[in-house]
Amino acid sequence: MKPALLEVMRMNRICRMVLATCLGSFILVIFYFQSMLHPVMRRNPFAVDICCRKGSRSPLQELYNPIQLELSNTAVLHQMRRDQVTDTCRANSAVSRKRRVLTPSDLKHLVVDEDHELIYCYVPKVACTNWKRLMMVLTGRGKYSDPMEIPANEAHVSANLKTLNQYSIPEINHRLKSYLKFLFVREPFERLVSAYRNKFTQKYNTSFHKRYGTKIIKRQRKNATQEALRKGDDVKFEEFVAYLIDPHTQREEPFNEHWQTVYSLCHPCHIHYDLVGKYETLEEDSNYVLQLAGVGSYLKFPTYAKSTRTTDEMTTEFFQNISSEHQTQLYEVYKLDFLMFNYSVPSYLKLE
Ligand SMILES: Nc1ncnc2c1ncn2[C@@H]1O[C@H](COP(=O)(O)OS(=O)(=O)O)[C@@H](OP(=O)(O)O)[C@H]1O
Repeated sequence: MKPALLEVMRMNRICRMVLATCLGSFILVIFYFQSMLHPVMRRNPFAVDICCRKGSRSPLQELYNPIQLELSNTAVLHQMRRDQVTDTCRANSAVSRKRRVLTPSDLKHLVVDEDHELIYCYVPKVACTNWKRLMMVLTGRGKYSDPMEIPANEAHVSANLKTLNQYSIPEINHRLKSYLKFLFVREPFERLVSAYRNKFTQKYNTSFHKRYGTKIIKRQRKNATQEALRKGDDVKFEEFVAYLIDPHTQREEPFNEHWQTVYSLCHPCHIHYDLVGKYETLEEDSNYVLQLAGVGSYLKFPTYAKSTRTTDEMTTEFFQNISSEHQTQLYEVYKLDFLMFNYSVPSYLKLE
């Protein structure tokens, strides 16, 4: 071949390579600008799926008319849990329905997810931090994909989630009728010990020490030191129990949400919960809710490896030093939660 022809072919190849490089860069630039216009989609590859329910079936339909056999077996278990709540409400109507009607301010614990038609009543000390994180993912329209990327304190900022009390009365009624309403419960005394350990035995929880610890020590401890009265940071479990059963306490103000009864926080005798999740089967029940909401294949409840969790054995130990008179009175305070959510009287209790 002539050298001139070879030179032409070489130039031709270089031109094609330059053209291909330019075209490739151009396409990249287009993708870059597109992703700038839709930053949310770029951050979260699941954005479209997590954003909005795509199937025609709502979570309520999935729960009450399951198509998959595996879901129908679980549905039977949840029907039994709902029946237990209904029967307890009926049998204890004098106490459980002390309030005839609810006002919007009673709905502050009900977190709403409009996109997936869910309402979650959060109960502190029942992994509500993780559930609030999930609700932020579900309602975030792609802002988050991994619940654990949300710091715990952010999950508790009330402005980050919408609650049912923020809607008008017709909007509240519509949502109560057509959304899947759920809550998570825990054995009441284990929940109480979890609250005590977290709020009164951790040095960093100074706001609780000041707000409640000082009051508890003042009322329950004879010969308290000036330092204990000032700091309120060494409340004993016996003193905490004495404070809870003291009739003055609830006359003065409602219990703090961390030890308030579930029936006072979520009003299960007024609001018909479709699903009662249990702490004892937390991950299984949570993932079932996510499955009903149509996001179960890519969103899971965060798993947990904390070894210091409050256990039944630990709870038994805490109750060793409580007199049977106080145990009996404390059981009366939490009795409806025990009955409603089918927790038996703990074997370590010495009731009078
Ligand atoms: N995935 C998972 N599995 C098992 N246990 C879990 C999980 N996530 C949270 N937890 C336990 O839930 C307790 C904290 O609950 P909350 O987040 O509701 O607490 S708070 O109200 O925000 O203070 C706290 O219980 P205790 O450790 O017994 O206090 C956590 O250990």
